[in-house]
Amino acid sequence: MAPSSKLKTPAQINNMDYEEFIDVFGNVIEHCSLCAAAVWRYRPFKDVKYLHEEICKFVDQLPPAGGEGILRSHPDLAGRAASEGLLTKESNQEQRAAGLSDLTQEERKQLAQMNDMYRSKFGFPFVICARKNKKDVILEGLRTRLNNSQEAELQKGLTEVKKICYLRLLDLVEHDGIESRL
Ligand SMILES: NC(=O)N[C@H]1NC(=O)NC1=O
Repeated sequence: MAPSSKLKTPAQINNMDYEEFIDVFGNVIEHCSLCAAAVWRYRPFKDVKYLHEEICKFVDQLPPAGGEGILRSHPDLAGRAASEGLLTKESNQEQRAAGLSDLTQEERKQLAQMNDMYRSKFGFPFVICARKNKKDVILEGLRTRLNNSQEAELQKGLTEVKKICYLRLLDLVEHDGIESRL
C-alpha cells in the first residue's frame, strides 16, 4: 500500500503514550489488545517489521492455552458474527476481500459444516489469513486441515494470526513495499 498521511510513522509510534498505542494497535490481533499492550515497553521500533516481530515473539512464548485463547478470539469465517453484523471492521474487510460475503448457499453450508467439525475436533475455530486466500482456497484448506493433529493446528492457526497481524499493521504504519515478508 502506498504511504498516506493517515499512516503512522515509526517516530509517531515511538512517541505514543500507552493509551494511544492501544487505541491504534489494540486489534492487530483480533480482540487481543493484550498482545499490543505487552510490546509497548519495547519502543523504539525501527519500523513496522520490528513491531510485528515483537508481537510475534510475545505470541510464541505463550503456553498452549494462551495460543488457543488467541484463536478462540477469532470469529468464524462467514459465521454467525458475520451474518449478524457483529464483526470488527478489520475482520469484516478481510472476509469481504476473500469473497466470503458472496458465497453461494451451498458454499455457505459447506463452510458452516466444516467450521463446526473443526471446532469440535480442535476446541478452537479454524483461522486463516483471509486476505491472502480466496474463498475456494479457504474451503479446500479447511477440508485438508481437518486431518491434522491438534498441536499442528494450534501452530498453523497462530502462523495465520501472525500474517493477519502483519497485514493489519501495514494498514496502519508507513512502510516501503515490505508486504513480501509474508
Ligand atoms: N476465522 C478466521 O480465520 N478469522 C479471520 N481471518 C481473517 O483474515 N480475519 C479474521 O477475522
